[in-house]
This record gives sequence, structure tokens and C-alpha cells, in this order.
Amino acid sequence: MKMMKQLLSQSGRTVCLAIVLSLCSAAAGITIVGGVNQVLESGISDMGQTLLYYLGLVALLFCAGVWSQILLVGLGHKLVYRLRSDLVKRILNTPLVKQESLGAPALYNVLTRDVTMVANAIKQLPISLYNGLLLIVGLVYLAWLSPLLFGFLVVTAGLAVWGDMLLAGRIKSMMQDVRRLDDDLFRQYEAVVEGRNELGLSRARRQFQFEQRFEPTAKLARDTSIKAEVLWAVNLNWTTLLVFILIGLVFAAGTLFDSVSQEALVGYVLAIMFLRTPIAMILDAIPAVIRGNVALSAIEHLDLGQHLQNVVDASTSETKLAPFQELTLRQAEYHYPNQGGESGFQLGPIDFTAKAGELIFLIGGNGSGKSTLAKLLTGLYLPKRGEVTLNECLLNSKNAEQHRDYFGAIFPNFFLFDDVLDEEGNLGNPRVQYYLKRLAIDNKVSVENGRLSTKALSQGQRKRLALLLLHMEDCQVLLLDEWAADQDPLFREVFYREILPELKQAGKTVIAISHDDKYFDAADRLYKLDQGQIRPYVVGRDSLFDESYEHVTQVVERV
Ligand SMILES: Nc1ncnc2c1ncn2[C@@H]1O[C@H](COP(=O)(O)OP(=O)(O)OP(=O)(O)O)[C@@H](O)[C@H]1O
Repeated sequence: MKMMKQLLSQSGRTVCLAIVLSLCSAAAGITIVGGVNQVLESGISDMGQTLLYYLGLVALLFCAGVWSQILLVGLGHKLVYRLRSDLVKRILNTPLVKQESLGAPALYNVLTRDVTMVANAIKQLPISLYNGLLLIVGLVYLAWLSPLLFGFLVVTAGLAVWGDMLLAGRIKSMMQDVRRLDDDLFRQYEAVVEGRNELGLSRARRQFQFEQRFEPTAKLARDTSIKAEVLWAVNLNWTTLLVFILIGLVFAAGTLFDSVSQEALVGYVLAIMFLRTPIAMILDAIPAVIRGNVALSAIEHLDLGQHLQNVVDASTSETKLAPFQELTLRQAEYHYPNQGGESGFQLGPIDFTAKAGELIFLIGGNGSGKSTLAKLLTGLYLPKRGEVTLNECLLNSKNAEQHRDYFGAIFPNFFLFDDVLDEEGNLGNPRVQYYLKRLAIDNKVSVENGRLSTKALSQGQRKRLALLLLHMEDCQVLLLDEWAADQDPLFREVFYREILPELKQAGKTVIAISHDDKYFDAADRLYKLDQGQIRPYVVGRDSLFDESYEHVTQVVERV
């Protein structure tokens, strides 16, 4: 609720005006009811004046009501917009390591389901506020009409509200269970969508995934939701019934107590009947409000980065980057958190230097820590111990964004964007056509108005496009994580013998993670990672294999 209060406080004036207008409209409605009661009791003395009075009240009821609804509908949509953009900003400002630990399904769940739930709850805002105020004004009228009957009404209705609140608490905990199940469901959706090839080919896995993984969670979510909503529907009917019970009780009290006038009795019946609809509408909105509340606390409890005013650091975005000179790691360490009793992977301590214009290869076996080191070099991860400096500037959480500005990277799980940007971050780049040809994909993709015409390409072609997008942005240091792994032999030759030297010639610093020993001679320097430790690698002198690869070495020797 903290976030919603903050958002609402930013629109304080609109909320106040909407409340005043709703009050006027509600007061007009109750005055009409009171007037009808009076007319029933004492007849009409001046027809013209009564009609005028009546029309004035109807006009006030309508105009103030519509105006307040317009304000509240606009406010509701503004709140949803702000919630969405704050959420996306917070995700963009969340460090990679935190995003990785949350996982994509949790983030998608928040961005889609939770935001929709909050939006649905906010949609109830205008109607609930109006009806709530109508109810309050109605209760004030009833208290004025007969304090004795009002006391009676308060006790009976109070008991009903207390029951409603208990039930609402029970429903909230059920909906929290459903919310937890939804996180699991989103993981199942991810498996269904991302694992489409594997699931398409394996009947057993498809059946297991559906019957053992998806279905039990979906069924439990279904059953819990049904239980919660049926409980509330029964409550809704019971509350409607309560209105009639109240009317009966009011009559009974009226006959018991002589002090209650006939006028007050009729007034009570009329007002209670009039207030039936607002009561039902408020009760109807409660499940959506509870769901929105559960979703909002899920959003707030997601451990995301702090919301910043801008998605880029305004203090550094305008300043032009100084030319890259040197990147240095001194006894730098990074370690992943322990998971399920297993201790997390430890990288380092590492000493490493890359100078401007160098072409450096990082090699090493699977899981030796190459990608982790790449993330440490680029500032996506911050060192847990030791130092990372760029142009002698020590990397820390405050200047990480500026550090990252020097780098462009293609990781194995890269995302291919639709838009071609230039070095200033503007859409489109006049050099793009030349490089489409250079990367031999001009027959497959074109760029119109800065957008790629298609992304339906092979993995190797997609990687060439990713390299093209990176090159257009003109980063000073390029980090290519096994970029050539998906290229055909011919283009691999082009990459190592032409593209990398051209990049070097253009003054770029390139750090490439590679398994292609055939091209190790293309590098200025080579480093080998072995179980998180780094050392220089000399072609012809050092072995490609680690101690942990002993049995593999024997296989190779046999071959
Ligand atoms: N997000 C993560 N959370 C926890 N542990 C991780 C994470 N990413 C990688 N690891 C662990 O860190 C170790 C090194 O992983 P890394 O991806 O750096 O290896 P790599 O040398 O790039 O391997 P490959 O050649 O297979 O790509 C692995 O043992 C892996 O289990």
C-alpha cells in the first residue's frame, strides 16, 4: 500500500475535488429520497417550486457524479501508468545479479499479472468511492431521522461488517496462496514456450511437463480461486438478504418503540432500499480490491532496485566518455551465493590488464568462469573483493553505469533488439547497409527507418546481426563471448582473420572468449581460466586441458 499511498499523495488535489463532487452528488441523492419521504407524509404545497427544486437536485446529482467519475477514471489510469513505468524503471535499475536471482518468470509475473490485478482494483476506485460516500451520507441522514433506529441499525450492520471483514481476511490469505502458485505457473509457461522444440519431440517429457508439473499447480490455483470467490458470492447474497432483515427489524423496532414516528419508519425503508445498490456494489468490488492488494504487496516485496527518476544516470549521460586506455583487475574476486547446500562458484583472485587497441582471447573449459569474468570486466557484476579500475577509476556501485558505457557485449544468451542505433543512441545509422553486406546478411535482412526487417534468422545470422548492432553503437571495448561458436567455417575465418583485425585497426579493444584454438595466433594475448583462476596462456607451451579434464585428455590421446 506504501506505493499506492505515495502515488495517491501526488494527486492529492484531484482526489479531494473528486471526494467533494461525490459528496455533493450523494447528498443530492439522499435529499431527493428525504424529499420523497416528506411528500408522502405531507403532500405538495407548491408544485412549481417543488418541481424546480427536484430538477435542480437531479441535475446536481448527475453533473457532480459524472464530473467526479471523470476525475477518478483519469486518476485511475494515471496511477496504472505510473505503476507500470515505475516498475519498468525499477527493473532497469536493478543490478544484473539480483535480476538473475529473481529469474525471468517472477519478473514477467509481476509485469503482466500483478499490474493487471492492480489495474482492475484501481478501476473499482471511482465507483467504490462514490458509493462509499453515498453510504456515509445515507447513514448521516438515517441518524438524523431517528437516532434510536440508527443505534439499532448500527449494531446489526456492525455485526455484518465484522463478519465481512473476517471473511475478507480469509479470502486474502487464499488469494496470497493463488499468487504464490502463479509464480510457479509462470515457470511452467516458460518451460512450455522456451522448451517448444524439446517438448515437440519428446512425448514422455510433454506428458510429464503437462501432467506432473503444470496441471497440479493449475488445478490447485483453480480450486483455491473458486473457494475464495464462492465464499464471497455467498456472502454477497447473505448481505443482500441482510438488507431485508434490516427492514424487518426496523419495522419491529418501530412498533416496539412509540417514540419512532411513522415518517421515520417510511424514511428508513426508503433509504435502506436506496442504499441497497451502493452496498452491493461496494461488496462486489471487494474481491478485486483484495486481489489488487495482494498483487501490490507482491510488487513491493520483489527485491528490485530503487526507482530512479531516469533510466540513465543524468549526471553522466551528457558527458562524453574519455578515450579508453586501460582496464585493470587487481586481486579481484567474485563469488555466486551458495545454493541448496552447494557452495557457489568462486572466481579469482584475478590480476588482469587490457590496454587500448588490444585483442585478447579468454579461453578455458566449460564452467571455468569465462562468462563470469566477462560480467566482472564489463561492470555488470561488482567485485566482492579486490579492485576493478578503468582508466585508473575504481569501479563501484555509484560509477558502474559510466564504467559499463565503455563496453558492448554479446553473451551466449544475447537478446537481438529490433532497432539500429547510432553512437549517440539515435535511431538509424547510415553505415548499416555496408556492414549488412560485410557480414553477408544483406540478402536476408534490410533496415527500414532504423528497424530490422526481420529477426526470423538462423542462430549464426542472428549473432552477425547482434555484432552489427553493437558495432553501430561504436563502443570502445567489445566483449564477445563465444561469438564464433555458431558461425560456419568460412565465416569463422572471416571473423578471426578479417573482422577482428579490422576492429583492432579501428582502435577498438576486443576481449573475445573463444574455443577456436586454430585461431589463437590472431590474439595479442591469451589468458586461460581454470576453475576460477586465470593465467597467461602461451600457444605451443601450455596445455589446453585442465587437470579436471584428465579423462578427456586420455580420450584425446587415444584418438
Ligand atoms: N547466475 C549464476 N548463479 C550461480 N552460479 C552461476 C551463475 N552463472 C554461472 N554460475 C556458475 O559459475 C560457474 C562458471 O560459470 P561461467 O558461465 O562463468 O563459465 P564459462 O567458463 O563461461 O562456461 P562455458 O564455457 O560453459 O560458457 C559455473 O560453475 C556455474 O555453475
